[in-house]
Amino acid sequence: QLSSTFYDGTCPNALSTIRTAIRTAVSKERRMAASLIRLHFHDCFVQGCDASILLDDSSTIESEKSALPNVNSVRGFEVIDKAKSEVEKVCPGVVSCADIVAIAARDASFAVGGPSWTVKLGRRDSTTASKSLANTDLPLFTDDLNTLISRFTNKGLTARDMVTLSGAHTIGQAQCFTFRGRIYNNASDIDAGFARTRQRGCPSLSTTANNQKLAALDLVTPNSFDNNYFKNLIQKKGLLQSDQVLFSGGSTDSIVSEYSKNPTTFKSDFAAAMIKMGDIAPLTGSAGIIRSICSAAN
Ligand code: HEM
Ligand SMILES: [Ca+2]
Repeated sequence: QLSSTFYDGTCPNALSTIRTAIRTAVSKERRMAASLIRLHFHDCFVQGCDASILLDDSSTIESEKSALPNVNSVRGFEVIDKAKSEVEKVCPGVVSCADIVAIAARDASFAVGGPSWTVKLGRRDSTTASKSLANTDLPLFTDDLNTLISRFTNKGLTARDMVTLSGAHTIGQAQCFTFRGRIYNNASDIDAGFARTRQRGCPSLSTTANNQKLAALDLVTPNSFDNNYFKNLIQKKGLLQSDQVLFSGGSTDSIVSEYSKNPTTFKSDFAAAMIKMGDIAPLTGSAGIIRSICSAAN
C-alpha cells in the first residue's frame, strides 16, 4: 500500500527538504540522530506509524508524550516540527507528519554512519493518540527476553527483528534511573569493571538530578552506528537489563554473536527491519488526515 514514489508527483522536493532539516539538526547535536530513530519506533508501536506520538494534550487527546516510556525521555519533536514547516513552505498540506518521522529516522541513521534504505511513503496522520496503549505496548527496560519477543511479535515483527532493532542502542544515551538497578545488583550477568564505571556516573541515591544523569548505551562508540553494541553484550557490558537479556543464555544469543562478527549483516538487516517496522498499521487512502502542524489534529 505504501510506496517510495508517493510524493514524486505532488511534492518532488519533500525528501531533499527533510534531509536538509535532519542533517542540520544532527550536525548541531549528534545525539539527535538517536532520538529521531527512537521517535519513529515509539510512534509505530502505538496505533501504528501514524504520528500519534506527536500530538499534544487537548480536549479530546491524552498525549502519548506523558506515557511512562516517553515522559521526559523521548526527544526530537522540535526537529520534526522544523522539517514539517519547511516542507509546508514548498508543498502545503501534502506530506504527512508520519512520513516525515519515517524519513527522519532513515536520514538520521545515515548521518551517523548507519545504513540507508528506501522509505515507503503514503502514511497519513491520526486524529487520535493513546496514552494507555503507549503504556502497555512499548517495551520496558525491565522486560525479560520472552516479554520483549512477544511485544515485537504482537506487532508482526520476529524475535530476530527485535534483536536487530535493539542494535539502535549502538547510539544514544540512557538516564540513570533506567540502568541503576542493573549496575548496583552485583549480578553475574554484568562485567564488574563496567558496573563500577557506570556507578560513578549514576549514584545509587534516587534523586531527580541523579535519575537524569546520562550514560551512553554503547560504551565504546556512542556516536557512531556500528556493531559494537553486540560486542558489548557478549562482554556483559549491556547498559540496560533489556539489552543484556538478548545475550544471557537464551534463544537470541546466536543472533547477537552473528552481528558481533558481521557488521555488514547487521546493517543490512537493520535497514530491512526498519522498513518492516515502518509498515506497522499505517493509515492510508482516505483514513486519517494530513496535519498542518504535527502537534495538533488540525
Ligand atoms: C527492545 C526493547 C527496547 C527497550 C526496553 C528500550 C528501552 C530504552 C530505554 C530505557 C532508553 C533510554 C531512555 C532514557 O533514558 O530516557 C532507550 C534509548 C534509546 N532507544 Fe531503546 N529500547 C528498546 C528498543 C529500541 C528500538 C527497537 C529502537 C529503534 C529501532 C530503539 C532506539 C533507541 C535509541 C536510539 C535510544 C537513545 C535515544 C536518545 O539518546 O535520545 N530502542 N531505549
Ligand atoms: Ca503511533
